[in-house]
Amino acid sequence: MIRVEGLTKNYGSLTAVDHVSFAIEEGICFGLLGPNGAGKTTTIEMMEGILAPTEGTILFRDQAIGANFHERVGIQFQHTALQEFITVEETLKLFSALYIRHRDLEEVIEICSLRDILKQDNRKLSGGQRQRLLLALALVNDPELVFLDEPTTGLDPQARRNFWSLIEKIRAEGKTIILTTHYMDEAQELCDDIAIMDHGHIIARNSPENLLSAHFEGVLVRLPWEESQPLPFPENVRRINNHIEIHSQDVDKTLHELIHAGVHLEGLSIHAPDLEDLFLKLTGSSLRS
Ligand SMILES: Nc1ncnc2c1ncn2[C@@H]1O[C@H](COP(=O)(O)OP(=O)(O)OP(=O)(O)O)[C@@H](O)[C@H]1O
Repeated sequence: MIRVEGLTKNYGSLTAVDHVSFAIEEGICFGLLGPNGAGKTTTIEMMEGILAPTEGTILFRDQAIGANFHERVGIQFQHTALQEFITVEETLKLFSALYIRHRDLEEVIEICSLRDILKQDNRKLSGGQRQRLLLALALVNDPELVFLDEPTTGLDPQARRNFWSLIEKIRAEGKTIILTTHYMDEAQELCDDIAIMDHGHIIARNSPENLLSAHFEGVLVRLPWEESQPLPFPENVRRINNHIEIHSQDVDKTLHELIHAGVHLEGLSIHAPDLEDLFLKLTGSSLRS
């Protein structure tokens, strides 16, 4: 549906996005992941047509982005200033009037669970309510493609989960979604396909399941770090802050070896590798700065 080739953005001597290429299929939720400053926002702002690339091309349905592109896409920006002293309902009508294409506002209100706050002033909205309204504003023109730039940053865990179910509803309608996030659990939950960005480059690209199975076999055994602990199999052991992590293909065998070596197992946990672990493996640094 949308393809970028050699996409590059320089800010003076800084290359924020460095010859990035990928294509996104119709009907999927695509996640662009990476830590703060990786170049995610810059990449999607170029794809949204609001930031001019230094180099590279963007094709939407095999054509260069044209004048009617903004009618066909919906954008939820990371920072949007909402008009003050007007209600949620008035805001929806105001934004809807900006487009030729419309979706029935009743449907948008239903999808984004806005019914109870329609008469509320924009200044009085909670973080979760505000994000739901911003999502609704991205849907008023019934877009084919929806861009969501870090839509759950700053939300509490419950509000994040509620927001995920809204995204699921939009995807179930067949819309294509491009989502940036630095929450790996969000990507794992929502995305069919992901690209992990770091320092302006795509360092991995595939479905979350394929990426994990390509990079990991087995499980991670974690233990609290103690200076005095004797540790067998040093090649599989990595120290991360205040714990150590053992990459194990055979949990029974690993536990047996640990016990045999006299390691205290108090605080031990076993978990399946996730995208956070993948990022650590690929870059050697933790995702959250
Ligand atoms: N207008 C600008 N002028 C100069 N540098 C910029 C500008 N916008 C972004 N940058 C720099 O480009 C790099 C990429 O920024 P970008 O906002 O795209 O990253 P991000 O992955 O979206 O990060 P975040 O998760 O914090 O939003 C950063 O080093 C940032 O400081």
